[in-house]
Amino acid sequence: MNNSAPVITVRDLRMKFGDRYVLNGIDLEAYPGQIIGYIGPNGAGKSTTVKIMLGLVEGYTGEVSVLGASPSDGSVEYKKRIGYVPEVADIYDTLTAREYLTFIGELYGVPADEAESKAYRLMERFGLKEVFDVRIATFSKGMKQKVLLISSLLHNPDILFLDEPLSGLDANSVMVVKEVLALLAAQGKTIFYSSHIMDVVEKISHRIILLADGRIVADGSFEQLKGQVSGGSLEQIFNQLTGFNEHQDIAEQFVAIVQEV
Ligand SMILES: Nc1ncnc2c1ncn2[C@@H]1O[C@H](COP(=O)(O)OP(=O)(O)OP(=O)(O)O)[C@@H](O)[C@H]1O
Repeated sequence: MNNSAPVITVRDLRMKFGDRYVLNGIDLEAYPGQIIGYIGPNGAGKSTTVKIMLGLVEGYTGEVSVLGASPSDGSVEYKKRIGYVPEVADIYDTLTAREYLTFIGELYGVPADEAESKAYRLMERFGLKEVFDVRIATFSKGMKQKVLLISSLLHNPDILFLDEPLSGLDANSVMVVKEVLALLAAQGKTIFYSSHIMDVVEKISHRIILLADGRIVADGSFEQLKGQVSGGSLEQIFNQLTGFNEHQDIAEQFVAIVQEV
């Protein structure tokens, strides 16, 4: 399937919170240059898997290897080669963009002056150079999202984990970011792209992994997934593979309740 060695290997990954298993045996390998659309219903276990690979969630069983390191060993070096954009970020918004990005760059081992210069130039490309010295607290949602994207890339990581990375971005910025991801993948970076926006996932992913109830229920290119079911779009494939065909009923019940007063 791919000539290079995998950058991520996951074997029989299981995780339980309390008595409940949220991951029921995940197996996957990810290779350089792949954009992997990592999708699934709310609560399927996407964030949990990613957080395990990032070393942020412990207590799993099975084998996880990221860039040759095992998160459960307490390895930290491999983390310098990873970028992460969480869905909800605790961004230090009392800081200015300059302060925040320089700080994050340094955390990843980039010298302060390099991080600052790079951050400024990246902010400039996103149309944000005028607010480099403005506190992030005053930024719009899309502006904050751009800062997060920049912060995940300052150290030129080999693997990127992105959770709804286009959230809040305007149509022009979306085009830029999609192109940036394609170029990074073409350079051999591996991108794990979690999103609920199916048409974007369908277009940008080389490979799509669909998780449901803590299990992988599909793994392949969009064309391969289309061959498995009778759906034309990724949204339809998602609905079929997760056994969901009640949207009309649910919507009608929902509106009926709204109309009760
Ligand atoms: N720290 C935790 N303690 C207890 N349960 C948790 C914890 N983190 C996640 N869970 C549970 O694990 C399940 C999977 O959650 P996870 O956040 O991985 O889902 P997800 O696929 O990322 O969902 P979404 O699409 O809504 O972001 C959910 O049922 C969630 O309630």
